[in-house]
Amino acid sequence: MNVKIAVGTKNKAKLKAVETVVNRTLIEISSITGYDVDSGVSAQPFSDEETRLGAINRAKQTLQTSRADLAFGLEGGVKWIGKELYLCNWAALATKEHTYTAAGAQIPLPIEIVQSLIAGEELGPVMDRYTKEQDTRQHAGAIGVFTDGLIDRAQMFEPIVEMLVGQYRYWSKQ
Ligand SMILES: O=P(O)(O)OP(=O)(O)OP(=O)(O)OC[C@H]1O[C@@H](n2cnc3c(O)ncnc32)[C@H](O)[C@@H]1O
Ligand SMILES: [Mg+2]
Repeated sequence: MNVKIAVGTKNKAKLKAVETVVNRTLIEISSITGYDVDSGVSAQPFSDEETRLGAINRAKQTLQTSRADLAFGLEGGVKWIGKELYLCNWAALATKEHTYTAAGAQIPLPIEIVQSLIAGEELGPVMDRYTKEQDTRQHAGAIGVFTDGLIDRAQMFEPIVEMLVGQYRYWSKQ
């Protein structure tokens, strides 16, 4: 069977994470295509629930739009734990039969970033201003900046995508 794969984003870091993992873990891939879909949640999700829902919405919508066999949705957000605001990251994999979900990296954000987010800004542009670079969300991301470049945004999403493919492989065999 030739598996057609779709991803609900044009973000380079997210696409790279899916490409890397599916090429390593799935055989007979016929294509991997990125689609611009709506997450159905706010541009800057502010809880695990909202970020998870954004990932699920993206995956389901991408499955419909693309008619692929497997559709991925990856979503970045933030969440409060006490007085600290953490990055949170979710992804979903939709097939005709089921939608799998998984979450990954969480690190606290520094106060100046938190203040900009509370003021209603999105993390993407805030990180660009902080680093004086452009489009950090497509490369290092906040995770790369605040881990001193040890883990970029694509690498951060890879284990989350692995958890999706792993669940899909396990349950497909049952
Ligand atoms: O094109 P899409 O797929 O929407 O990719 P995105 O970079 O906008 O990513 P999300 O919508 O998943 O993330 C929600 C917001 O948080 C920002 N964001 C999330 N994680 C980030 C990170 O690690 N570094 C920089 N910005 C990040 C992102 O730019 C958005 O403003
Ligand atoms: Mg976005």
